[in-house]
Amino acid sequence: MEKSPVRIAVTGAAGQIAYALVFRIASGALLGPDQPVVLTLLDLPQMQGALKGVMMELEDCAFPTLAGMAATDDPKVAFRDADIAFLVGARPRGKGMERKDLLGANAEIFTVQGRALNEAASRDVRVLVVGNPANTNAYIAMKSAPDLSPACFSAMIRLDHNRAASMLAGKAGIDVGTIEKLVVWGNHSPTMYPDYRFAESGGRKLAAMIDDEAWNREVFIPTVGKRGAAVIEARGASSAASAANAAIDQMRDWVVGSHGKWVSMAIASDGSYGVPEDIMFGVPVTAERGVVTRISGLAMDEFATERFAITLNELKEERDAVAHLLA
Ligand SMILES: NC(=O)C1=CN([C@@H]2O[C@H](COP(=O)(O)OP(=O)(O)OC[C@H]3O[C@@H](n4cnc5c(N)ncnc54)[C@H](O)[C@@H]3O)[C@@H](O)[C@H]2O)C=CC1
Ligand SMILES: O=C([O-])CC(=O)C(=O)O
Repeated sequence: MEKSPVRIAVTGAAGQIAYALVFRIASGALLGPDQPVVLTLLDLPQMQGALKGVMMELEDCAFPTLAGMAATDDPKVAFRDADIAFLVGARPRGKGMERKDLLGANAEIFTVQGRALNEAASRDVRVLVVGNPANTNAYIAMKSAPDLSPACFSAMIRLDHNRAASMLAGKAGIDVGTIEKLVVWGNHSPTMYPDYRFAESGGRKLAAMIDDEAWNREVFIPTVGKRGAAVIEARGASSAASAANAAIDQMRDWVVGSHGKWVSMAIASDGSYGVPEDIMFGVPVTAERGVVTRISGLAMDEFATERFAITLNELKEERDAVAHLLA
């Protein structure tokens, strides 16, 4: 018997990330070739014309897994019975800006959308926030949706995880797909802490294979942290295809399963690792059918403790800066 369709909402659906994302979702890259999906595409009223063009192209792909689609400018319509929501719609940064500079411009979007999710979405909805600053936007959306479990929300740190994995593979001369137990801690910002102390490839420790702590501290960590800005500098626009790819990776691992593999996800803290409850913090997890399990009890040395505190402090500051919106 044919499976019933999964309802997937994408916001910012006329934007550049969505242009790389919705075609992959519709093609089965997210949930597999035998799972029909219905797409609901949200964007601003003035973008409905462009959105119509995206839908025409989706139609022209004749994807067997695309069971239906609709466009709207109303978040409550977009999120009605949604099983999965990608919150992409937000202003991107330009050259010389940090992601947190977008907090003022974008925070309001996530209170409105959090409330709409609270009212309209499936009670088991899985919401991935991509729009920057992603961690704090996810925190705002979660806090604006008190009837949904905090476990329904995550923020995207997978692009950073993928960037770190590619860089490590190049340095160690190994295939990127063999890397296990890589972690990106904290905020999707230059303060993030990509950490390969636990990482392995084919049962061998990456730290021993690389054996270059100066490279870790002076090259690897800052390069991963500033990769988004480097892409903006090179492309004149922020990452789009790689962001869409990471969104697919994070959501697929979340709702289908990571099959025991550690992946980095920013999720609401339960107090582990000393992170105050509810802050959306990147941690290593495994996931199976929508249920995320944090890898707990990983040891912190002096340098790790220092890096961890920097990214945590930034997230505390961002949380405090949006407190008035949630009062
Ligand atoms: N978390 C991550 O790793 C990454 C996050 N991003 C962020 O993703 C966001 C989107 O990036 P792009 O697609 O490149 O931007 P874009 O400007 O091409 O598209 C954004 C779309 O969102 C729409 N939008 C704005 N306000 C909206 C609202 N209230 N409701 C629905 N739609 C709305 C705009 O009309 C536009 O079509 C940006 O904030 C960007 O910084 C980008 C790359 C990676
Ligand atoms: O850097 C940006 O503004 C876009 C982004 O989040 C990334 O590419 O990591």
